[in-house]
Amino acid sequence: MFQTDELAITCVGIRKQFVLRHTRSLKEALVWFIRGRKGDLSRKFDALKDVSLDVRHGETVALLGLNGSGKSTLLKLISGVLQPDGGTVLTRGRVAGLIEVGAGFHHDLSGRDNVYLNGAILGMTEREIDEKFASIVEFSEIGEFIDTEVKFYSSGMYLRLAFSIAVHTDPEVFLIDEILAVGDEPFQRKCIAKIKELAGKGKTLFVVSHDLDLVATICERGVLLEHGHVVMDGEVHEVVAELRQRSKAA
Ligand SMILES: Nc1ncnc2c1ncn2[C@@H]1O[C@H](COP(=O)(O)OP(=O)(O)OP(=O)(O)O)[C@@H](O)[C@H]1O
Repeated sequence: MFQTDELAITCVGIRKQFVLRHTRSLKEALVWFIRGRKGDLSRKFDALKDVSLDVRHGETVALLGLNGSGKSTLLKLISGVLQPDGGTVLTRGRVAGLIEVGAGFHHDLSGRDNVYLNGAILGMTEREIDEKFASIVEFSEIGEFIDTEVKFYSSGMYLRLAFSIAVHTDPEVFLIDEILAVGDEPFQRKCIAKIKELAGKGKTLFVVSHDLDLVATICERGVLLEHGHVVMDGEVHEVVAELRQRSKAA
């Protein structure tokens, strides 16, 4: 057992349900109406089923699994973007989530205004943002586009600015979902170097990626999800090998 204050993330028995709405044919809808609207036209589906997980401060964890296994859902629950239908999620320390590119950005505002908006959302004071502004823009390499409305940015430009703001908030816990895929190679290299630097400083990393070789170089621990269950939790190379084995069988 760990001391509670050693833990950055605690998930106990989390369950997340989504409602799947089906588009029905006119005939099906008519039958449903004639029968007095009995029965449900939607179906419920558990994306996560009783997931329990502890992550200690300073751990680097890769969340792995095939498409639809529940990785992004778990990351959204940890970041607070989604609420669980059962169980509890606790985080300790400042959390920065890079989960959906451009989420938290206001499309009609300039990059500059979004730095202030996003920085505030991530817990920075205005003064802190003033002090770090030049460094945020420099890291993002957005340069002259910083005063352009972000709706005119490419997805790579969004990522650059979002990543740069997030790392400048100096988070304790860094949640990263696949998004690095939209950056070009030089920027990806720069982000990976930054992520490794954060890991080296003892920050907690929780990373979702299908790039198994990459996560194996960044993370020490792997957690394998399958159909909303944790099916393996251990040393990252062993978990990657297990996923590769299961992928062949799928
Ligand atoms: N908002 C939603 N409404 C309905 N179903 C959803 C919603 N979000 C996710 N799901 C479903 O929950 C399941 C898990 O999705 P999730 O995005 O967490 O998987 P994932 O492991 O991240 O997949 P991928 O590797 O493809 O990104 C999928 O079947 C998905 O269709």
